[in-house]
Amino acid sequence: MAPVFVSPINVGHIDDVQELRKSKLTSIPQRFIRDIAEDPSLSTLTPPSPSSKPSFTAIPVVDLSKLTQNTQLSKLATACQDWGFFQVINHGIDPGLLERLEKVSMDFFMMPLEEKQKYPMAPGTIQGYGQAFVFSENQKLDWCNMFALGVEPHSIRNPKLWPTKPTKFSETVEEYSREIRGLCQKLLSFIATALGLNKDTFEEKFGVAVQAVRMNYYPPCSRPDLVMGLSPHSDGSALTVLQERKGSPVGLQILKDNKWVPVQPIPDALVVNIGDTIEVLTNGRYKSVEHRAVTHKDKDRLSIATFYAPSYEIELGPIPELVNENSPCRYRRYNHGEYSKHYVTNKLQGKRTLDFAKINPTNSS
Ligand SMILES: O=C(O)CCC(=O)C(=O)O
Ligand SMILES: [Fe+2]
Repeated sequence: MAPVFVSPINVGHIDDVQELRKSKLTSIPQRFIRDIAEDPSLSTLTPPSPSSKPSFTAIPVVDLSKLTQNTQLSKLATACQDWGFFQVINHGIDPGLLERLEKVSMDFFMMPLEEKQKYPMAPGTIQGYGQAFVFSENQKLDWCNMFALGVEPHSIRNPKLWPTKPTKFSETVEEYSREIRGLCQKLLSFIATALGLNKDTFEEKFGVAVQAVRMNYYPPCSRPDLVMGLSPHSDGSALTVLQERKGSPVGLQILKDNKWVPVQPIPDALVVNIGDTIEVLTNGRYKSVEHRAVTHKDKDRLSIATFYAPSYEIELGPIPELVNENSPCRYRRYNHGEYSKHYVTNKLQGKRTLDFAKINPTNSS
């Protein structure tokens, strides 16, 4: 008899948050309620009182069409160094395509649960429909449904997870992913230039870059002060490009100077952030910044993240030109495939995942 594969991971029962929302329950299930005693930063989930001053801090805006000019390039450098996040305008991607992607993504999430469950995210994996990064039955859950797909190279695809419905879903994701790939390549060449490196530095190192897309759907939650949309984390990618559905409420927050700063999306702009890989390659000059998503009482929210990263085959470490007396080497060399495995087999836990690469993890920031 063939051996039966038993997953060593027991994640317990995971309620589907859209179904919970539909069931009009009177209280939030315990597994979604965050423990403020364990993590005091969660106290900021409580909405500010109406009399408190609104926050005017805004992440930098970079105009891709002007990046050949020095002033815009230094804006990009400041955005990467001081924020790790920026919004890119005039990116050249047709707003009609962004809108079509939003539509097929929403149509996907609005399908009956049985239809979505034809593409299940197996426990401990990160592709398909469900909740990623859950590894035990004691772990708190995020108020979010995800649908994630490996896109490039084709060898990382699981064709069984590419949905046949809604019609045009797969072809729209393909078209969108090609455009975002081009955008990431352009941004990386400008980032290299801003660092004083040859513009092809990252592309040459990356091999055939890995690209994945994840749609995050956050239904409204009657108690946004008790739950988390997406737990605090940094991205394991080199760059992440985030599209937020037009009209969605503000949900993304980034950790800046120990404060959670909300990101107010600009219509048709894309949010870009530095991932762990660029932090390592730049020897910490450009940091992957911790971020999270919060929920809204009455409004749902959709975000679509594309993760762009080196091939799993390559060895990574700080670029020698960025290591010197004033900036001693802070990260060891490692295989990127191993880091990706480490990233996807651990729960989201702020920036702790990157300790994997730090030479002195206690001396972290
Ligand atoms: O929904 C958001 O704004 C955050 C998404 C995100 O950080 C991610 O998918 O890695
Ligand atoms: Fe993220």
